Amino acid sequence: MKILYFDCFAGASGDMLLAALLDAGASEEFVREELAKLPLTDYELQLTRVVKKGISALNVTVDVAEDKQPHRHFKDIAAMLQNCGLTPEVMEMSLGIFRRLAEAEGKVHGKEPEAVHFHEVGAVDSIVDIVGIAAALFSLGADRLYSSALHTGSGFVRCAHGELPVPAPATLELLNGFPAYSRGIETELLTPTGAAVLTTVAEFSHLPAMTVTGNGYGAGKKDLPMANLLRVIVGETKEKSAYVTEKAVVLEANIDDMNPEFFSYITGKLFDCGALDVTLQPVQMKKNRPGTMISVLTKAEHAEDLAQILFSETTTLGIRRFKADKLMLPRRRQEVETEYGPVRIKIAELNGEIINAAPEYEDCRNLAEKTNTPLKTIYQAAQNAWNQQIK
Ligand SMILES: O=C([S-])c1cc(C(=O)S)c[n+]([C@@H]2O[C@H](COP(=O)(O)O)[C@@H](O)[C@H]2O)c1
Ligand code: NI
Repeated sequence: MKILYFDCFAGASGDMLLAALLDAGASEEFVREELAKLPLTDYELQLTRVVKKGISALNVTVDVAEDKQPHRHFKDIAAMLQNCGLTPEVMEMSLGIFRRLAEAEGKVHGKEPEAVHFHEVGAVDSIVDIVGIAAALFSLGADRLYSSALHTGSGFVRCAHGELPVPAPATLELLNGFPAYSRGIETELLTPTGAAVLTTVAEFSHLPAMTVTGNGYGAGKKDLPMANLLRVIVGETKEKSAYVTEKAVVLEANIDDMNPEFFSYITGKLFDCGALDVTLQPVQMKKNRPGTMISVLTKAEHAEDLAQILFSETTTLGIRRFKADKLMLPRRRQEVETEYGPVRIKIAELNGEIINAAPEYEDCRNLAEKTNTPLKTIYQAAQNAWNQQIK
């Protein structure tokens, strides 16, 4: 299993993270190809080598032509990311990071995330950093991402709003639930973009046990009493990744006062707007009322939209929202030939061994309709064909 560890002893910013990942072996060509898909002009991504306290590191600078950039709200940036043809994994990770950033900025400024305005130059810088980081992570193909606790810095920082305390309010909002510290160095070490990336993609821990196979250093812009660097440590463990882990969000509500006929319509709408799964369970609620618990599994970037649907379409007054890890067995499909036609078999593996193989229901159903044969006969024929094949 391949591991990446972000060692953030001098904090983290978008530029430092991208530089460290490239220095650790991410493909610059792939990163530039993904960035070229964005409809952004008048910026340049520059990579230079610098030395910080005697350590050679990569320095990333996004040069933006200040006067040529339109104003961008989060909803414009989200639409841009979704519609420019990015590799799906890069798009989903970038959108998830940007959404967290917009939610944090929105909370600080008292606005809805969609309405958060990213200042012109900052918007391009953040988009390039975030999409570049997602592309670099995709190219490195690590199974698990970890980060050290985050060094924030202290004092004050000057920005568009005037002088703000460090950690900046958006950074502090992003740090909710994550380990952070300051050693009294009076400067901003952790930026909102750096915090958004790490708190979205990484688990926080000390360096996990692994065989170290590489490293990379990304430079910060300021000169500090210590080396202003972010270090990525690459490693391998013998353990094979038994399953794929994805971050997900669960939304839940208990409903006891709605016409049950509505559930089918609402479930369809939730699936159309990004639900990965919707389940309904009978529950016994307070005052001895029978009710229904609706539970929606989704990716973080769709959670707000789906919560809106639950509020507007059901009678619930509240929603429980949890972050969840979705563990999935690696799966693949293989076609078998039956006397009725071809059927795909869905195969799940654990540690390289097949532990589940089931005929694809839709294929069986189509053949049952086409050949006017009982569904159970087709299903059995597909199972027999698969058993023959693995013998
Ligand atoms: O301009 C805005 S809206 C702004 C808000 C905040 C808050 O914390 S609120 C902070 N900042 C500062 O801007 C720079 C750039 O941060 P990046 O993450 O885009 O690199 C940084 O110094 C923030 O503290 C700006
Ligand atoms: Ni602002």
